[in-house]
Amino acid sequence: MVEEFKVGVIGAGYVGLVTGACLAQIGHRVTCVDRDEDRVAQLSAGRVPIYEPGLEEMVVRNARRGTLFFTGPGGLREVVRAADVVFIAVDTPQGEDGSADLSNVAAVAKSIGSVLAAAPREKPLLIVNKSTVPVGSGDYVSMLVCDGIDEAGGAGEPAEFRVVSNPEFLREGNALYDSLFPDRIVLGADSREALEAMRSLYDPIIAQSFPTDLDPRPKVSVPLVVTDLASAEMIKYAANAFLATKISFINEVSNLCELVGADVANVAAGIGLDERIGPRFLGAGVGWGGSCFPKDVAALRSVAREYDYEPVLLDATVAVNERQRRRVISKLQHDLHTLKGKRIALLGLAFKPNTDDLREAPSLRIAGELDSLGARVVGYDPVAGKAAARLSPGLRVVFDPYEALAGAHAAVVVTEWEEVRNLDLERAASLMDDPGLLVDGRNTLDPDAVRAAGLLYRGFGR
Ligand SMILES: NC(=O)C1=CN([C@@H]2O[C@H](COP(=O)(O)OP(=O)(O)OC[C@H]3O[C@@H](n4cnc5c(N)ncnc54)[C@H](O)[C@@H]3O)[C@@H](O)[C@H]2O)C=CC1
Ligand SMILES: O=C(O)[C@H]1O[C@H](OP(=O)(O)OP(=O)(O)OC[C@H]2O[C@@H](n3ccc(=O)[nH]c3=O)[C@H](O)[C@@H]2O)[C@H](O)[C@@H](O)[C@@H]1O
Repeated sequence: MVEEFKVGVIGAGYVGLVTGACLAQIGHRVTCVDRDEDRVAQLSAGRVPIYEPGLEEMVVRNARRGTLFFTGPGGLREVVRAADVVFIAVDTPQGEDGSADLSNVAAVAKSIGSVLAAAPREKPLLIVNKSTVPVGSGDYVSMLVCDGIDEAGGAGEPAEFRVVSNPEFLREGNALYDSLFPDRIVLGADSREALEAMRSLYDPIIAQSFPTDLDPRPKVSVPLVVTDLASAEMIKYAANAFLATKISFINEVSNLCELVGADVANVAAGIGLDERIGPRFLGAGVGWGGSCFPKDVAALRSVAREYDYEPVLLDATVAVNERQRRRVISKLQHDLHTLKGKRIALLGLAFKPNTDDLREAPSLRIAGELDSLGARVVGYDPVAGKAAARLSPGLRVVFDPYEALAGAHAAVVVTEWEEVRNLDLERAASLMDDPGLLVDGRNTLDPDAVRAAGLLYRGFGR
């Protein structure tokens, strides 16, 4: 029998919603609080305002069975008062100097403090930081909760709460799977009782015993990494920085492959079979984007600068990534020469498939550069099209890939959506200027098939 926890999740964005829905799914009673009233109204009506496969169904199912609730900022007091555990899952965007902007986390911590001041508790409240925050933020949250208690006239008793770091490793597009079948759960805290309580909260996931209609790849049990606060916070940044570096590494190798006449896909397969390297995140192309790699690598570089440490490897990781975007332009210029007046189709606009997220999407940078060079840029995305049109004024968005290709001098595969991978190449060739140029920014198409259809193929490092 699962011990039921009363859980509050502050921030019903990507991570907050997925966390809330999964905790409800494994048997807890969860209320998500968000300051955005529109978002709360939509969620209360059973509509999930982000595109994440399976999430809406899980939210609706748990809301119907009375284990998942939503409320606006006015509900925060009641949620915190009633909760055993409160997750902080608000956004921590990149500040102007690259560092993580902790103002949302700080505001939530203070509000929690003011609730603690007003209502004495039988058991300490667990305050769990799920937002990605720099090392030291756990202590910062403790300090702000105490400030909140003080300011509201409470005693400032530290015994009223415990802070835990529980970084999130989900990938957009695979979020439910990653949360219910994680590679590991990381918990950082200075309190044994807090860690024990968190272990009980996650027990159904650790033991892989919960109801699910997902197609699982069950693990015998999920490893738990229990550590101090600072290490847990560092694990999150190190994981994202490592993955970004792995991609930049293969992109560097792919550029060398082009020079020496090797095929990066074969090289990646050849090195990836070494268990110490592993085959994933060795996909060369236009590089990494999204809401997290860019901001988290920037935040880690900013921490390094704070300590007067030059993070040469992280600097290079970013430089290589920026160069990959520009390589798209060079490849187009190599075959088309001037891009002024040329029609270029961008296939896939979201920062990766299965998401509508356009944050730091390579497509937007590429569209902007092409526009500034005088090209006419047409973009297609199965999900993110409308939002992309709003973000990129020089980009004309259409909702059919073949409409994007009609009359195009070149097409660039920016995001490897299924709709893009399964393009009818003959039809594409018949619609494009003759011979159409296809720049495969994700090395996702079969070069021979593209050439057989009558198109000119240019991949990355192949
Ligand atoms: N999106 C992702 O794939 C992942 C994100 N993360 C981290 O999780 C954190 C959250 O990220 P996302 O969910 O993507 O952000 P998001 O922008 O999708 O959602 C954040 C939500 O918090 C709400 N919010 C902000 N301040 C608030 C306040 N004071 N009170 C109540 N609600 C408030 C916003 O209205 C928004 O709905 C970030 O630190 C991010 O780095 C970690 C792993 C994966
Ligand atoms: O902290 C976060 O928010 C999350 O960031 C990433 O997840 P996500 O940004 O959703 O996307 P990924 O699947 O990691 O892809 C990131 C970028 O790398 C690119 N990528 C990925 C793999 C690859 O081989 N090559 C490559 O260019 C993708 O196209 C995408 O632009 C991490 O994978 C998650 O573990 C982490 O929780």
